[in-house]
Amino acid sequence: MSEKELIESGDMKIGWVRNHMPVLSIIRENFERDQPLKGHKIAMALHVEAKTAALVETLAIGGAEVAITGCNPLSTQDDVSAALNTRDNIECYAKYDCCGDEYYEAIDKVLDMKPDITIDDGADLIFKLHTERQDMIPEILGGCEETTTGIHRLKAMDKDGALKMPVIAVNDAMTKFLFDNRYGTGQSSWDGIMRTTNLLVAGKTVVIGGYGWCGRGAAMRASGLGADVIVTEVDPIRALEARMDGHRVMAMTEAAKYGDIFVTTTGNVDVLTRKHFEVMKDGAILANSGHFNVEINLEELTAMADTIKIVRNNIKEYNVGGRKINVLADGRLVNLAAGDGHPAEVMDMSFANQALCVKHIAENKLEAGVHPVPRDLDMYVAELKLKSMGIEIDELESHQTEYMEGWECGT
Ligand SMILES: NC(=O)c1ccc[n+]([C@@H]2O[C@H](COP(=O)([O-])OP(=O)(O)OC[C@H]3O[C@@H](n4cnc5c(N)ncnc54)[C@H](O)[C@@H]3O)[C@@H](O)[C@H]2O)c1
Ligand SMILES: N[C@@H](CCSC[C@H]1O[C@@H](n2cnc3c(=O)[nH]cnc32)[C@H](O)[C@@H]1O)C(=O)O
Repeated sequence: MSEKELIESGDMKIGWVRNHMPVLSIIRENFERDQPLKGHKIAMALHVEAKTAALVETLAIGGAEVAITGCNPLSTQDDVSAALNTRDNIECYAKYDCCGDEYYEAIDKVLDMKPDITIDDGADLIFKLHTERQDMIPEILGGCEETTTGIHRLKAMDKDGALKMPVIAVNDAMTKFLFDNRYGTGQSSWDGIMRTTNLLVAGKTVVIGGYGWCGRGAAMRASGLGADVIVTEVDPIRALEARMDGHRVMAMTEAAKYGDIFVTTTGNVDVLTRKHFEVMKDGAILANSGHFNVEINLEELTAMADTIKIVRNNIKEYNVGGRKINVLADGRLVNLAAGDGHPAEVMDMSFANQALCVKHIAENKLEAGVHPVPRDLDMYVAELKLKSMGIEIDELESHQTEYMEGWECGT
């Protein structure tokens, strides 16, 4: 594609999702009018695709200068990146399939703008700031973190006394994880798997690693598509929930024998390793929708394989003693590396939270540490979303509030 065609394609994708992100659109109008981010510099490392572009535009329209790169080497869409680079006050350094060095060089370029606010998905920017570019930290008002794993990393840093700046845990807003992680990952993981393999889900045995918010979404949708679902867990309560939601639950060493399709969603390392690959069926398909590319141990699978070949775009076949084990998107997030990511209506809420939290950071002095999304922002996003869907709900009458708050009127 020529540069002009790339830009046109990116613009078209951004235009489409913008029309399906009503909450972000309202925030964009307010930002354009009030200019709450005027004078601020925002460094971002997020999945560079169309919904993210809609967020970047919102921040720039609100007065900020924005520099962005990817947070995963395979999730960048180059047409969107090209379109973003045509906008005023926006620089985009993300490139699809960049190597490790290029990925971190781009993180450095984004930080070279000397931001006062950061937005991360997986904490790569903050990690870089705290390891190699500490001199910049005093100028930083705060950061936002998009995902569960990033927040785990930040909380671990905070516990060790290593986190030197405030960060808002955007993932932990109810209007984020209850929808994005569950319904977003539920739908987009299967979208990625189905479009990549062009195979049927009905009648297959699907193994979901982890029954957190992502896992329950992926399991729910696999069930709806007609699969027999097995869940693996390490948390007894979540394992019980999975069982009572109707799924079979067992250890991965057992589940590995039955699975036709595996989807890891744990945020942990080594969910699928040598001992699992050894007992898998011929033709098994492995996908990750959780954390970076470490949930499936590809080093061990590579060491076990007699041959490795690409058998379809985004599918690598590992031949292990005559059995074919197929890995999608090199074990990177299947919904983003082999798909278009979450649906726009879901990212609408996640990115509305991001935009409002950036404004909150710009307007308030926060202490170093991990902060929750203010409850009123979370509720505001829910209210706007309901309104955009044309849904009205009841309001408590005063005597109902009194009843709920009192203790004297029992049975
Ligand atoms: N693909 C996406 O677009 C997307 C969206 C949101 C979050 N994420 C990522 O997905 C991961 C999960 O997020 P979440 O919000 O569901 O987290 P969560 O904490 O709600 O759930 C993770 C679950 O995995 C379980 N677990 C941990 N180690 C395990 C193991 N070895 N075997 C089996 N189960 C194990 C935990 O007990 C927990 O129940 C994170 O890395 C997050 O960053 C991806
Ligand atoms: N950066 C890491 C961490 C996981 S990303 C998981 C996050 O991606 C976000 N996400 C999912 N789909 C999209 C999308 O289409 N656009 C932008 N972000 C998305 C989602 O909010 C979730 O919290 C990695 O690449 O492996």
